[in-house]
Amino acid sequence: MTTRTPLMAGNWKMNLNHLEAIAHVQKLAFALTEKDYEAVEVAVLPPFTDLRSVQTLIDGDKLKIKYGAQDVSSHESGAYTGEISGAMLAKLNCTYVAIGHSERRQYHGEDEPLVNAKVKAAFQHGLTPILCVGEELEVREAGNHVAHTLAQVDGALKDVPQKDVATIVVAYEPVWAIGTGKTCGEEDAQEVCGAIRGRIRELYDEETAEAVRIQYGGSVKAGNVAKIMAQPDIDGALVGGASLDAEEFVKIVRFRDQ
Ligand SMILES: O=C[C@H](O)COP(=O)(O)O
Repeated sequence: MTTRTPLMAGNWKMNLNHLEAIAHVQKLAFALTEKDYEAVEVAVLPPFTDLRSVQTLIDGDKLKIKYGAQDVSSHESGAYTGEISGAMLAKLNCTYVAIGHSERRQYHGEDEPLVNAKVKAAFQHGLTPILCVGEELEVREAGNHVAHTLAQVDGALKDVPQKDVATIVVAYEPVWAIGTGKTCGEEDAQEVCGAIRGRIRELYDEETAEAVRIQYGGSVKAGNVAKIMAQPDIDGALVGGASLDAEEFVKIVRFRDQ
């Protein structure tokens, strides 16, 4: 029987300015109850420019919503224009940071060595990576989705110590299901999430594999979350579009009622 706490994380992507962010977190805080927080960990990943406002609200009112960033630099500090370091995110009390999202891989050329360096940078500053992996449509159509995703896991975790890996979150996001309304069938999602856990077992050990939380991401909504969460190796969702609607996101957090 698993003891992993489900993690529902809202990846806002490039949406909501800092004022809208405050209003949005207020709506979530107003709707969520102690019962919700006991059952599920809730997190938001706002744009960098919102983080200070979100921190002030969450820390100031001792809200139980966690927060984090959508990316982190692999560098420590210095002449890296436009980059945000792990130390900066840690200073803002971020818990999580998404790393290797397919939109970063696709539009910013992020490859496995860079993703691996970012994972290490996150751990160095006490941030928990939400490591995003997943295949493009042509890879799935060719039947190579499991091998492709596991190769991403191998690359991202290269030389990452076991004590760190035990705390990581992996988000399986088939690229063709992101923002398209096409959800991966729950059994197909389980196939890959189960394989990810199996790979962590091979690379590390049973205890580490059982500790790691694996999320599914890709057109998750209140209407499909319950079936996805019923899968044995799926421990949460990384939610894009639907996380921008507070009411919908709260329903996703309450997946057991859907
Ligand atoms: O990080 C979130 C994913 O890219 C999923 O986005 P979506 O829920 O809009 O499909």
